[in-house]
Amino acid sequence: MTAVALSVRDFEAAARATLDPVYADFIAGGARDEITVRANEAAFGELQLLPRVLRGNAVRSLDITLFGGRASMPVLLSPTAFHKLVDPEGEVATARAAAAAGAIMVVSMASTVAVGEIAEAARRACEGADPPPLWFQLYLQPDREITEALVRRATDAGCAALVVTVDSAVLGAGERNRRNGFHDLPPGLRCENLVDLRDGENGHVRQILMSAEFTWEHVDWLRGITDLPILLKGVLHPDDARLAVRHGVDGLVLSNHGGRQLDTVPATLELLPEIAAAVEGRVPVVLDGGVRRGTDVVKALALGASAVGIGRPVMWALADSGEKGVRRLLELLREELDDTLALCGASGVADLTPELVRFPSWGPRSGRVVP
Ligand SMILES: Cc1cc2nc3c(=O)[nH]c(=O)nc-3n(C[C@H](O)[C@H](O)[C@H](O)COP(=O)(O)O)c2cc1C
Ligand SMILES: CC(C)CC(=O)C(=O)O
Repeated sequence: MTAVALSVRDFEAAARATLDPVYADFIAGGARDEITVRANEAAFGELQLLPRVLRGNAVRSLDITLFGGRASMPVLLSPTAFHKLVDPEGEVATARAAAAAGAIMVVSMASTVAVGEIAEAARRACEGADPPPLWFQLYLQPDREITEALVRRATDAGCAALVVTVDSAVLGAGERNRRNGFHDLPPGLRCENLVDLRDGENGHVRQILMSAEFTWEHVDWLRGITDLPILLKGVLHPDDARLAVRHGVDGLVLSNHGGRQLDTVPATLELLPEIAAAVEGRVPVVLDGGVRRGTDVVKALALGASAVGIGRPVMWALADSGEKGVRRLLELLREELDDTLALCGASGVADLTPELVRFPSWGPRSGRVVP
């Protein structure tokens, strides 16, 4: 670490000082013109906070409970692939830092450490105390036996929920990766969750098949083979959010994949009021995309999210200074979040309601839904 990071964004500059630019591009990049990448962050800047005062909230809590599992902050680590690309310990370092912070980590199906080993590292980091929940992210696979095997691996590892990414009928067009010729993991690194599956390849990225063949019937099938809560990640249309609830899904991750799949879709924050209205509180909604500040977290929660996820910041912090970096990142967010709650007159996440935010230019004529 070159200097002590004072904000989430500091980690990117610090990481870039030493990271292979090809990997930095892989992390930073998005699909096509990266319009959605920029929109995600910009939307938080547009929304304003309108605080309450003299509320007497000297004692504050950032705790949340999701599917019966407790976490000490409403910020979870969104699934990101290939942590060993940027740190020799990879997901083990990330999991230790998340466990120490009491934050939920979503393990990517494309992790470079097996999910069981990640779970073990998290347990050990908590020294006997209950670690925060670990969730597992899954791309449905055309071969159902492969999907089943992955669900079994996640379940055996003690994962508390499955996050099924549904925005990837094809792999997003990351032009930076194409320009850099980055298609494979370097020698020695594998997608460890895919090792020794029926199709014989041993942990090659190629094994993760993106397919446009999936339908709601596959979600029903998944519902039938597991008792774990299922969240769909990447539902953007309110009609799909309603369908998801009808198909018995337990939660949504409102995500545009950090702008890495379909470019020019709206910022997730902008969609949040419509999605929250569509699900009518029947299932929790976790938002990710562009969250960089405690104020961003408060805005998303005020508009109806139960929690938020962070993707790139975790990769930058890990690349900069490993487990220590991710710990510091989560501490910074916790401090900012607590500070923002105090300044908004709130004592906890339950106090974060739509009255706390204002849309300066998002009037009815803009077509945006104002809560
Ligand atoms: C390097 C990188 C790898 C990612 N890998 C996955 C993945 O394996 N599965 C997935 O569902 N989403 C993946 N995502 C998307 C994140 O889960 C998340 O939706 C996104 O990064 C949130 O936006 P943010 O980076 O602005 O916080 C990845 C994102 C990045 C930047
Ligand atoms: C294709 C996956 C392996 C990673 C991913 O989802 C991403 O890089 O956005």
